[in-house]
Amino acid sequence: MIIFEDVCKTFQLERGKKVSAVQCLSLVVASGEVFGCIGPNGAGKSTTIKLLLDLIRPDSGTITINSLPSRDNASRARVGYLPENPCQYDFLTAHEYLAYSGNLSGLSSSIIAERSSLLLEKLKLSQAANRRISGYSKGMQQRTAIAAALIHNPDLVVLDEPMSGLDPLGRKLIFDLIAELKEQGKTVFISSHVLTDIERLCDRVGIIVQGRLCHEGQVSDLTMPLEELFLQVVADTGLDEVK
Ligand SMILES: Nc1ncnc2c1ncn2[C@@H]1O[C@H](COP(=O)(O)OP(=O)(O)OP(=O)(O)O)[C@@H](O)[C@H]1O
Repeated sequence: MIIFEDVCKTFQLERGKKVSAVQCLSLVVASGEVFGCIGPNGAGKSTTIKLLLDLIRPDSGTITINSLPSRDNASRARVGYLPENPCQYDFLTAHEYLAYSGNLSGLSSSIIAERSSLLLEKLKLSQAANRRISGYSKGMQQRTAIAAALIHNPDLVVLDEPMSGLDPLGRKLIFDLIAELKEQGKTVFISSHVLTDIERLCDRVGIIVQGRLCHEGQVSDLTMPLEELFLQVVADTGLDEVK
């Protein structure tokens, strides 16, 4: 379970200016739930994820993962993370990169071999697995980053824009993979602009606008398409300047 309690984060900009990226965020994501975090560009989705993973610290408020404070390294041992802009050691092959990622999680060589061939197969990377990542297409790099996030079979999977750079075939692969994580009872926190995928995959959705959680609810309770609700919520805030 993830709990955000009254979390705020402000970034200091040049000449004394500030941006309130996350404002008084309180949110609970239950274990086994697939939660979709959506919002306009610059709304605070990636900042929320970075706070959850302790990549940045809040100014105030607390965040816990399975009852452990997110500041505690142990809280992230069973977490898989796909950053918005994955940065991989691209002189490695996908095979080597997954072995490296698995080693960081303390996996044995035999588990790494087993998990990496399973993921490479699922993500249609088996044939390219011994080529350097630097020669991969954008979609292949994205799929490699997703494989690395899942190498240790995490219980909580945090995906920041998982469909970024993927063609329809790649999108379907990732869609099916997330659906499988859901069936396995994993907790999944996804940020995405692909609202049709969010609507089909997620149990619950939160809409963030300019750092505030402006709407939260079960997808099964939606009375209109998610895209329509999204546009309405953003218009209601009056903060609809395109960033
Ligand atoms: N390191 C930083 N320094 C200064 N401002 C930042 C920093 N990181 C984020 N911001 C600002 O915080 C706000 C929220 O950014 P964030 O990246 O969380 O938005 P987002 O919802 O993920 O956007 P997108 O959908 O475009 O990826 C934006 O105004 C952004 O410019």
